[in-house]
Amino acid sequence: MAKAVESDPGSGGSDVPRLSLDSIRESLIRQEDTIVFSLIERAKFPLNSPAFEESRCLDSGNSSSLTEFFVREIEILQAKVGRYENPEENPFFLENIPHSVFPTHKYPPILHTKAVSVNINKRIWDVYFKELLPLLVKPGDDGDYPSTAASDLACLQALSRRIHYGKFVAEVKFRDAPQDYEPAIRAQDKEALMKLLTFEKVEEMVKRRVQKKAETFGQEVKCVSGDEKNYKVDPLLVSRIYGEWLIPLTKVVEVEYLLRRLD
Ligand SMILES: C=C(O[C@@H]1C=C(C(=O)O)C=C[C@H]1O)C(=O)O
Repeated sequence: MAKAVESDPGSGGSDVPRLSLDSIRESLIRQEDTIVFSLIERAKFPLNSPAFEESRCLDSGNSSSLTEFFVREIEILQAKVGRYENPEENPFFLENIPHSVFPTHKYPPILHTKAVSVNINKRIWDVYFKELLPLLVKPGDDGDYPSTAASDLACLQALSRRIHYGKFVAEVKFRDAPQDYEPAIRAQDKEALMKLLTFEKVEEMVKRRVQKKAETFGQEVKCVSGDEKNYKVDPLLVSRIYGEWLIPLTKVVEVEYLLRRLD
């Protein structure tokens, strides 16, 4: 995956992180592949709503869902191998993140210390199950809830990583033009910040590119050539997912991060 942080050649090759909007955007482009493939994989299963609808946990008696229980348990395990030491990763449920039980990579301190407080995963969870999933998969229930939960987690983590990458985008935009952003940050003016950070031409290019990726990665391959092309996931839906949810939520993260940037 393209690294957002490149070592600055001017620093004699030492590992001084140089953040650039181009490298950040390169990483977002590479994340499109992961997102498109995770959506294609999830579309293998029907909705399987009993997996994520509230039910009673037989162990604890608490009301939860199979998928929520699965995600909570996986996040604890992933925290213990250092997943959340990476500033690109944000947990859905972990309040007190366990320390890694192994030595972990030391990530360069790029983001403002308040970046950890920007976490919109509750909103991502709701959007995913209530709005996105019913559009992506066929209705029905095949009972394969464990595989469905694993596939939903892959989608949720890919979407969350992409949306919270907005912290890195916001940081590099601030560093490139602090004089433009500081007045709006001091005024806590969300509208002004949203206007400053929006690049509509880039957004249009993103939507077109992910549609093409869904056409390419998701096409039904036939041995006998014919005119009709079928896709595992509707490419127009993938473009809509970016346009209606992923891009707007990424910008929400950018604004929330910038509001805290001068704290
Ligand atoms: C991510 C960026 O910020 C905004 C969000 C974008 C997106 O989510 O794809 C694209 C352009 C900007 O409006 C960026 O400038 O690259």
